[in-house]
Amino acid sequence: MEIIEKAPAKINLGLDILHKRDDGYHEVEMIMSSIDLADKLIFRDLPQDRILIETDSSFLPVDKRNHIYQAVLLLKERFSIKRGIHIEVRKRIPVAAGLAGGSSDAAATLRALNRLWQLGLSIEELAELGATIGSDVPYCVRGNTAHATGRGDILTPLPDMPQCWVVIVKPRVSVSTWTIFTDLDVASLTHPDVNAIKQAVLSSNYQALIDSVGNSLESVTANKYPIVQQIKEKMMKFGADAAVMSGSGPTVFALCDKYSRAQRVYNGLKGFCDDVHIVRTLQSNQIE
Ligand SMILES: C[C@](O)(CO)[C@H](O)COP(=O)(O)OP(=O)(O)OC[C@H]1O[C@@H](n2ccc(N)nc2=O)[C@H](O)[C@@H]1O
Ligand SMILES: Nc1ncnc2c1ncn2[C@@H]1O[C@H](COP(=O)(O)OP(=O)(O)OP(=O)(O)O)[C@@H](O)[C@H]1O
Repeated sequence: MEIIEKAPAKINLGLDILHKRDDGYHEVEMIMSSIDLADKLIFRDLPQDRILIETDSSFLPVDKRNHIYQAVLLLKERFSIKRGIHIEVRKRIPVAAGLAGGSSDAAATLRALNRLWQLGLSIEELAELGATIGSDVPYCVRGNTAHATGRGDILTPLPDMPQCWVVIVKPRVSVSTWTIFTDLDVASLTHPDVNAIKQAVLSSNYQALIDSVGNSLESVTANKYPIVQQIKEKMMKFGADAAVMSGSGPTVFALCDKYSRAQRVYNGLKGFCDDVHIVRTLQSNQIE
């Protein structure tokens, strides 16, 4: 038996940091959306009781450091499953980029094994299990456009964001989310108007969305890695409607309603960075 599951990347249309909590995490308010840039995971039964991950990416660990491995182990232990699994990972989402690649792979694994092993878990139960792997996993279990609070794990689904083109640029630096949060001086952060972003999505108002997108962590990561600001400036110069960092970075995404503009941004940035993609927003009826 073989199951194929797609794991789409996310962008943060809005990311606000409210305060540091007693458990060490930060209280956040975010609007996230899935984009049409996805890893492909292929699950096959193994005769032996073991977890075997194979990938075409040289950046990924294939042992228990991999979020996919952690998701498999979680289900095996929780439901006393003595079956083996082979997972082939075709990695397309840049790693350590702020695009939730690892979290989306973990979420795809939970969804796929729920089917393959006939566990009968609801989306809410999968999300709750996923929260033990990472703060972004509950969102990734569901995907689409959502409002997130708590440490990112309390979710309210939203309608699809207005359809547009998204140009993704990942500079060569890798950013550790933990490092960005550890050094954070919350009092010095700027705050996007997340409610305005939410209203723009609810009313499907592209211009209002462009006017309100923003990320509290952008200046923090850009201070450590000036290339983030340089990418933003170039994107705007080449005609992006908006350019914002995703997650804790370093990826910056540009939103463009016209393909010709997106192509201009893509061409302008391609010479500056290697890892540049032009993709569409993902509509909920496109997610498998
Ligand atoms: C910044 C975002 O990418 C926005 O989507 C996410 O909130 C990060 O989610 P993630 O990568 O799944 O994060 P986790 O693996 O749960 O946490 C990594 C580290 O980031 C910090 N962290 C993360 C999320 C959060 N709300 N507050 C935090 O302080 C914690 O120090 C934690 O040790
Ligand atoms: N399946 C996986 N895909 C990508 N990274 C993984 C995976 N499993 C473990 N990792 C590790 O997780 C770390 C973060 O990678 P990831 O691509 O998830 O970051 P990210 O895009 O910043 O995620 P987030 O936006 O959720 O913080 C890397 O150090 C990577 O080695």
